[in-house]
Amino acid sequence: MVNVTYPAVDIQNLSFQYPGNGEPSFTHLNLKIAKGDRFGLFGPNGAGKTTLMNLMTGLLKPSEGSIALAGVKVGRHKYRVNRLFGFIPQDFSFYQELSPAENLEFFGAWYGLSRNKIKQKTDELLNIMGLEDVRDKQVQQFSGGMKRRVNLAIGVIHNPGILFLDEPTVGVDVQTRHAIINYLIELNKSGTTLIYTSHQLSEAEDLCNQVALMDNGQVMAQGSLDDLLEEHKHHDLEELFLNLTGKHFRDDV
Ligand SMILES: Nc1ncnc2c1ncn2[C@@H]1O[C@H](COP(=O)(O)OP(=O)(O)OP(=O)(O)O)[C@@H](O)[C@H]1O
Repeated sequence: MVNVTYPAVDIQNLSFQYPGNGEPSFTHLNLKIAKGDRFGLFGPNGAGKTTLMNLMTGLLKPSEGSIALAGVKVGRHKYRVNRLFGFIPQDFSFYQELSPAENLEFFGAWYGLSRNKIKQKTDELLNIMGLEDVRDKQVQQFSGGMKRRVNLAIGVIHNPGILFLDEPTVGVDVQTRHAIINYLIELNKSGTTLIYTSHQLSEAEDLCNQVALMDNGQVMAQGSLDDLLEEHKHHDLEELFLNLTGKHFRDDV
């Protein structure tokens, strides 16, 4: 029997346009992300990072082309695909009036985990995220950093093989940023592929083994950090980023 290893993400000939929006967000985009990668998607405001993540997780539907996660087509096998990945969106995606423990119980059940498994994962994740002392308090009372950690715990409760994170460290203090990055590195060591967006180019060095720089719905450069800097003859990612994407502001109007 042939043992085929599929990429974690395989995007082929992807085109997408928001209804009523003149410019297409993507035209014939191809992108492969290998299993086991810590893949960072970087780009200026409006580059298309969130849109691409929403397409990869099936929240948006491509107008052309296909996306497969671990060989399974997104949009065609919803039940199978939804259990393959976890998604930590930019906006908080939990119930503010529930506690962290209740939120984890709810989402664990949604993923079809047994009662015992939910209890075990809840204890483990609240411990890792430093939320044990507030496990029964309403999340709406929490600071932004604590809410980010609740969001992260929910996204990984079912041990996903692929984890999508849209700006997971936005608006957090140094301690929470470190806790999140260290946890993600450990998760990756245990086999989870990470696909992550950020504006914080410094995080590429801390977290990513592969980087893609996006602008205007296109991947301008992709590779390991060292290879990219070497290939484009730049000293750091910020310099390369400005060189590839320009210095003008990208305010949406
Ligand atoms: N719901 C929507 N309807 C119409 N256009 C949209 C919608 N969401 C995003 N866009 C447009 O699509 C383009 C890509 O936006 P997107 O949010 O994917 O970029 P981004 O790289 O994630 O930016 P940021 O870093 O600011 O979050 C932008 O021009 C944006 O205005």
